[in-house]
Amino acid sequence: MEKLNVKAYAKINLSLDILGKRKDGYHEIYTIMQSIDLCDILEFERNEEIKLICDDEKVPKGEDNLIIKAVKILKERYEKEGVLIRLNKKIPLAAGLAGGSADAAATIVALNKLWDLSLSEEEQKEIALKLGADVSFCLEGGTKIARGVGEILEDLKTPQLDLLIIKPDIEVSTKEIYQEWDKLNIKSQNCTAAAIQAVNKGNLYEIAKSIGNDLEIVTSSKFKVVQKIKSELLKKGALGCAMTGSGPTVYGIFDDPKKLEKAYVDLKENYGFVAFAKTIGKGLEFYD
Ligand SMILES: C[C@@](CO)(OP(=O)(O)O)[C@H](O)COP(=O)(O)OP(=O)(O)OC[C@H]1O[C@@H](n2ccc(N)nc2=O)[C@H](O)[C@@H]1O
Ligand SMILES: Nc1ncnc2c1ncn2[C@@H]1O[C@H](COP(=O)(O)OP(=O)(O)O)[C@@H](O)[C@H]1O
Repeated sequence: MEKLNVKAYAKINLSLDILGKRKDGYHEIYTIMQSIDLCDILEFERNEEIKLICDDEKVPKGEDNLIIKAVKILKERYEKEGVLIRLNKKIPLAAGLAGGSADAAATIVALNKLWDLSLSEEEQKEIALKLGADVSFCLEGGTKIARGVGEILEDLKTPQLDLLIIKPDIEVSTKEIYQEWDKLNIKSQNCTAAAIQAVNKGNLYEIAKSIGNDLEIVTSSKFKVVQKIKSELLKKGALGCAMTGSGPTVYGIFDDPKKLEKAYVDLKENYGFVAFAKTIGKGLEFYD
């Protein structure tokens, strides 16, 4: 095998409870993670050197890129050659959509195939966790309850949701948002339990009512635009909306395609990134 093409899907958090700070500085979370059909496209090709080509100038091309970090871990551990990666970046950066984590997961699975590594699931998960808290989810994707720092995963049935995704023109540092959460000393809204029940029932209206995110109050107190987007989405007919991850991206759930279309048309000029999305049952997709 010389070349591999893979789609790496973004995620949203249908719920996110922060349960507390751990001794290692990370936070114990309880969340529903959900893959959506917005994706980066990666091509992996056998090569002597390690090289990443991406025409998005905001994407780091060197050691800071999670793709390069993943390649280096595997190359050093299994004494392999290099690889040429072409990245077509479509998932907005630093958005709470786990774009970098999805790329890292795609790299682990693609190199396992390209380099014939025969890695077990456990080995892949162990490498994923070294790269970031969200990477474990991105290896599998779909709909999952996540605990720990996000690496303890349990399957849920994927609900079919039609979404409008809106990211204002700001980028958010996940680390800073968690630090701010500690300073504010806020209590969790504990919305995950009800959200799990709603997802288990597959009831769109209950899901839309139960979504929520503890970090929203932190990010929206720094960036007022988050609340503005939420109220606009609700006015346009969203059944419910919430921020994903550390933000600043907000998603709205719609049951009426006409309202969804109108919301897109009315809001697309106002924010940096506005897109339709659907929930999907996988995190990665290989294709010819
Ligand atoms: C908030 C969430 C919700 O899914 O998503 P994003 O906003 O990143 O998409 C995640 O918890 C983000 O996961 P991820 O972005 O992979 O985190 P990492 O790169 O491992 O860590 C970035 C920083 O976030 C903090 N962090 C991350 C995860 C966690 N459970 N507790 C933490 O305190 C740590 O301070 C860490 O230095
Ligand atoms: N492959 C990658 N794609 C995007 N950003 C990356 C990647 N690798 C490293 N990064 C760095 O990680 C930061 C946040 O990553 P990203 O996954 O986009 O955010 P989030 O975790 O909020 O969804 C980016 O601003 C960028 O500097």
